[in-house]
Amino acid sequence: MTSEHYDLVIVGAGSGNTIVDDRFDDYRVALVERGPLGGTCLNRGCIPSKMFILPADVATAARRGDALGVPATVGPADWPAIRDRVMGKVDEDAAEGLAGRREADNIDVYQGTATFTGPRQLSVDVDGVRTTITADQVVLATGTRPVVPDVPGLEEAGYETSDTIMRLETFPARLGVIGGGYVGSELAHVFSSYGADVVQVEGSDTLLTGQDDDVAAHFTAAVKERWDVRLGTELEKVSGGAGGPITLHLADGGEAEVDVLLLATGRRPNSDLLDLDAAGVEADDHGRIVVDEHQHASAAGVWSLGDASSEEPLKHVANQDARVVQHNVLRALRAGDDDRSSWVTSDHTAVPQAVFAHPQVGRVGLTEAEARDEHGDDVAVARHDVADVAYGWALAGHLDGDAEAQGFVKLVARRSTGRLLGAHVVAPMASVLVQPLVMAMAHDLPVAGLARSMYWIHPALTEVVESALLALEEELGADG
Ligand SMILES: Cc1cc2nc3c(=O)[nH]c(=O)nc-3n(C[C@H](O)[C@H](O)[C@H](O)COP(=O)(O)OP(=O)(O)OC[C@H]3O[C@@H](n4cnc5c(N)ncnc54)[C@H](O)[C@@H]3O)c2cc1C
Ligand SMILES: NC(=O)c1ccc[n+]([C@@H]2O[C@H](COP(=O)([O-])OP(=O)(O)OC[C@H]3O[C@@H](n4cnc5c(N)ncnc54)[C@H](O)[C@@H]3O)[C@@H](O)[C@H]2O)c1
Repeated sequence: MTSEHYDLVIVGAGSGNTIVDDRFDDYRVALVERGPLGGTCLNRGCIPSKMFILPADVATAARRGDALGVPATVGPADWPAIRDRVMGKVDEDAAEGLAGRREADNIDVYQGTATFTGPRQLSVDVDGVRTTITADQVVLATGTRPVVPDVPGLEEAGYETSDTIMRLETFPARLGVIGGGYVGSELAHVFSSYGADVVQVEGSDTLLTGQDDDVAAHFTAAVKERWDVRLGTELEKVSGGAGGPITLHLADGGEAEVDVLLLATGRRPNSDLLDLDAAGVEADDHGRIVVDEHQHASAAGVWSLGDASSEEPLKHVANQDARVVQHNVLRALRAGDDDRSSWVTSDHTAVPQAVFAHPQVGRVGLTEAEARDEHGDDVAVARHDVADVAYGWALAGHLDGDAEAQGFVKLVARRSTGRLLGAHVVAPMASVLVQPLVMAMAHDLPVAGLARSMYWIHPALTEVVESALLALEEELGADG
């Protein structure tokens, strides 16, 4: 057993790995990571999933070619080629990241799991050698991991999570997906587009339950045309499997036989691995580390960021938190913990999100139901359909059945302030189309005059955002 003291220890080298730049050159830093560098986003999250989704989008578009007069034959997808391209790229990036950190004179990398043994004191085991690490400042950037529900037969049958499915050796002819959130819906889109028969099971009455009701209903109806969706029921039991077909037994009496089973039933914080009590660090009932507006945790010299502490487990939030922690930790290293005057605060207003499936969904702010709960009658809603702008004609026509061609922009505003409360987009590249609305909310811009304050390129699809804003302005004006 050895002991080392550092100026800074960072536990978790996902977004935590972005903190140390050349401003830390004069400080001794320990980086503790139990998996590959880059964390969830790089190795098994945003980046590989979106790299798998792009070919899925190409296949989905090609299948619609017939309706536009360009018949195309699609698939089956070359799974090994796609998998190796995607995972080869992320593995290379993670390895380069590790090599770069190992080369730095002021950084020691520990590839193991850190656990608190006291305030600002952690223990980590690497290849049987235990090191006690103490530090002036401790950053907890430990993220989340998939939840595995307690279902009889699951362990015996075998299952995948988003951590493992991207490395499957053999492409499944039939895939079972449990969970209708982001992970389940995006990966169902991938496997269905590549040619698998997908059955998706969700306990609620729609997929994407956290989204605006109109969005969730539109999305659910659309994907039901493409794969088997079982709603309002849960996985009760699993039989078979371990190499052979797996039978899913559902609470409503339904059954399905699949070759591979994906669990996409949510994620839980990794804080249970840290023994937070030993360091006096508080977590909430969900296991999220409690932080103040500076991303400072409840114990002196301890900080947290990203999925470990956030109610919005998204990479752009983790990146923003990491920039705040980086600034504040540097100040704390220079001036001590007590002088908070130069610390910056996190801003979690107008956090956007997107679901990268078909149809694609973009969102910022409150749903209509959330807005009405919070503001009662002081809410105005307007909507404009993709099919009713010029670019929509290019998308629609023969494609009337396509979920993106039938998409829309729905805006929710507060009547008394004339400001947006939320924006919801279902359309091609909805994740991009939503950005001007994110800007409007982030800068607290009034809806009145917003559409006419700039040019919108004709006949680009952004005209659907312009038209929705004009409709909302009229709706707000109708009262005022
Ligand atoms: C399939 C999937 C797709 C996603 N797609 C998107 C997307 O399109 N857009 C988006 O914004 N977000 C997406 N996300 C969410 C995004 O990946 C996370 O919000 C982001 O990775 C959080 O970053 P983080 O640094 O907080 O945590 P992580 O990236 O999870 O990093 C935490 C790190 O800490 C390590 N660790 C944990 N405990 C310990 C310990 N005790 N000792 C040592 N190391 C430890 C872990 O091994 C991990 O590497 C996706 C997630 C998944 C699963
Ligand atoms: N595009 C993106 O930004 C993106 C993509 C993927 C993941 N993520 C992040 O990852 C997080 C986790 O995603 P997720 O999809 O795993 O979780 P989620 O919480 O979004 O969805 C899980 C779903 O599974 C259902 N469920 C749970 N247990 C069930 C059971 N036994 N039977 C049937 N249904 C069950 C729940 O009702 C819920 O709808 C998200 O909150 C998001 O922040 C983001």
